[in-house]
Amino acid sequence: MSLSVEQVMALAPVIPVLVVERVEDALPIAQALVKGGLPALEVTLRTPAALDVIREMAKVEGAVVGAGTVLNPRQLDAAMEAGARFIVSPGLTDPLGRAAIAANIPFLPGTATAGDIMRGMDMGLTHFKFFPAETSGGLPALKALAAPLQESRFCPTGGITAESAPRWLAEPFVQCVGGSWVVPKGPIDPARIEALAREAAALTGNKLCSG
Ligand SMILES: O=C[C@H](O)COP(=O)(O)O
Ligand SMILES: CC(=O)C(=O)O
Repeated sequence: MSLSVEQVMALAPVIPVLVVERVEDALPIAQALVKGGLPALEVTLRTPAALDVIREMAKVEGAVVGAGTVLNPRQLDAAMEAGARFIVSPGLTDPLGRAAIAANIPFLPGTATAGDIMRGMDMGLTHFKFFPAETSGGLPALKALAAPLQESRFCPTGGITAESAPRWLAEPFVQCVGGSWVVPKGPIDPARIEALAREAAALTGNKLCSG
């Protein structure tokens, strides 16, 4: 079943950003994340194994597997061929934006300025990644951008943690956040990943959170 970008962003408060080196790790990681309550999985095309990882993870019941670090239409096609159901990019280019729209696949391009978001709006996009979130000015910057660009909705990613996520999630223009913290670097520990996923899936916006 194909989903809209809103539906993908509504699946859970956190989209795990995954950098998977070994295809054999794909199933245990995806199973642990889905079991913990995080069905939307962003597999970054940063490793030679990434497309095969998408193919494997797509077999996991309940998983909605997308591709991240998609930089051009060629990678978009390869990711879709591997079974990606949504596409994430660190930035927005005209060729990639137009290709994603033509392919009718949920697309979350990275944006960090009003100009980026406005170019996306000109293409008809309404949902964006805010990337890299913390180093682009953090929540104060996104609040300032969202004020004049009221129709836009965001998935901030980059530097977000389990501790900081509730502050972002408390904002009406933030639909979910992305982050790599749920799958710690090093040997795969499914029980640990499931526990971190469960914690992330339970996150809600908390205006009282400081920091
Ligand atoms: O490039 C970074 C990814 O978008 C995730 O960022 P993170 O490791 O800071 O969560
Ligand atoms: C970081 C990012 O936006 C991506 O890898 O797609």
